[in-house]
Parts: sequence; structure tokens; C-alpha cells
Amino acid sequence: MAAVSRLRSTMMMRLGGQGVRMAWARPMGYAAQASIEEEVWREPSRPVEAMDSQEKDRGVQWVFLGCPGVGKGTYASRLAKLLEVPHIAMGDLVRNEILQKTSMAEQLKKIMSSGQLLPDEIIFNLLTKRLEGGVSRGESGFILDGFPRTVNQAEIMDEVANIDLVVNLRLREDVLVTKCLGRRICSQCGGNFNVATIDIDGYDSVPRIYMPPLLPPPSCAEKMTIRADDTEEVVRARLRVYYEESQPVEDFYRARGMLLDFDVAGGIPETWPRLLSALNLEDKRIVSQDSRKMTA
Ligand SMILES: Nc1ncnc2c1ncn2[C@@H]1O[C@H](COP(=O)(O)OP(=O)(O)O)[C@@H](O)[C@H]1O
Repeated sequence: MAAVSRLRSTMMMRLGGQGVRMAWARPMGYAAQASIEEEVWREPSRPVEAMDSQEKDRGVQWVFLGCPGVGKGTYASRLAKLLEVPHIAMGDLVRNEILQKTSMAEQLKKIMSSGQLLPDEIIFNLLTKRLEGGVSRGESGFILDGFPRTVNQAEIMDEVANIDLVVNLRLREDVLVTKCLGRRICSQCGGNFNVATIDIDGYDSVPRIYMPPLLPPPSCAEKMTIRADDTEEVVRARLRVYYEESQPVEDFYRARGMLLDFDVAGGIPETWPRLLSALNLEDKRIVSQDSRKMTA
């Protein structure tokens, strides 16, 4: 995945390489580059034709946008399974880093539990590390969830990777808050569940919204945990951050004709088939060969 190397090098250029010193991994398809310790960005010498054929064979490169609690993780992970690409959730990468008790774990925990965004340098480092690991395991394509979250992140991404489609999930704010507060995670298997019942009457042209709880199986029931940032105060702070920092990312992709707005109006049984249909996907097969090039 050549995009990974370009991400690493663009990040170093744009962020000034602050504190970044990494192995320059040999990107797939780059014939002439050695794997060396490199502090200075070098222009990769890759023929455009090679990039085109490489691009054709890869898996989809999609991005999921949407407020906290909208269901990005739920639908991005299902689609990733269907399309056989990795689901890369930025929040999970951050939480995993915190669990590793690395030197920056405490700092990350503090920022995250206040609902604020982490510095770009940290985010790009975690993402590049994850993508590089994927390349070495033979992964192709991705569905990103929780990245990009700022226009700066979107601009850097735009320089290094061809994003095929951006899915923007939307849901009313009161429902988002209820869903975040009802969210439970199994400490053993990592499964996501929700104890909230959403049942809101429709009015005017707004349809009724009904989402039954998504309860855990008995094996997980005793191991339910609540995310530290799923308190009402922090959820509201995260929503404010979303409106200020992340909503402009919707406009960034909308202006490029890449954004598919999708209103979540029910539970998984109703929403999943509607989403597949909006994406021109059916069961386990892509109906149209060109669906990954689709725009809204
Ligand atoms: N792209 C990003 N840029 C900066 N911070 C991020 C990013 N992605 C995740 N984070 C940090 O991780 C937290 C949790 O992210 P996530 O699990 O995606 O939450 P949400 O439920 O709000 O979508 C965010 O509130 C933020 O502190």
C-alpha cells in the first residue's frame, strides 16, 4: 500500500517531523527504495503507470464520518467484513495505545477523557503504524472510522491516498447522547452493546425513530464496561468538538463530490439493508464493479 509510505512522508513534511524518527518501510510497488532509517523526507521515485495498476487491484478505501454514537463503528465494521478490508477505528488505536501503558499513555488518557482531539502528530503516528502493520500482513484497502476528524487531517490524507467514498452517518443529537450513555463494551471480547431503548415519535416530515437495545450474550453480560468518555458531560463536549472541528470535514468531501449522506433512522435490522442499498451493495457481492468509485 503505497499510500502508507506517502502518509508517513507527508506527515513528516507537514508536521515538521517533530520527534518523528522512523524506519522508512519499503512500500509495495516501489522498486527502488531500500528500507532505511530516515529522518529526511525523500521524493519516492514511482512511475505513475505502476501506481495506476496497483490502485486498480486494491480493496476499497472508504472513510466513515459522523458524530459520536451515530454507529460508525457498527456499520464500518460490518462493511469491512463484507468487502474484506480492515476496519480501522482511530478511537480503538488510541485506546489500545493507552492500554499498552506507553510513555504517552497518561497524556492521551487525559485528553481523551476530556472529549478533546489529540494532536495530529500522535494521530498520524498511530495510523501510519497501523497501516504499515497491515501492509506487512498483506492487507489491501481500508474503512477508516474516526479519521480524518479535522480539515488538516483530511488535507494530509488527500495528498497521500485516493479515498473512493466518504459515508457520513447522521442522527438527531438527543438520540446520539442517549446512545452514547447506553453504550457498553465487553471487557473480554471487546464487543459493543447498547442498553438504551430509543423510541421517538415522528413529527412533521421527521419519521419515528425506534432502536431496540443491543443486549450482550450471557457470556459477555457480566463483563460490561462503560467508556470513560461516555459520561453526559464528556459526550456533550465531544459533540461540540465534532461540530467545530469535524463538520467542516463533511464540507471538504462534499465539495469534492465524495460524500454520501446517510440518515440512520432505526436499529441495525432496518438500517443495514438500507445502507447496503445506498452503497449499491448486495449480500456478499458488489452489484456494480464501479461501486467503489461511486459518489453521492
Ligand atoms: N482523528 C482523530 N484526531 C484526534 N483525536 C482523535 C481522532 N480519533 C480519535 N481521537 C481521540 O479519541 C477519542 C475517541 O474517539 P472515538 O472512539 O472515535 O469516539 P467517538 O465515539 O467520539 O466517535 C476522541 O474523542 C479523541 O480524543
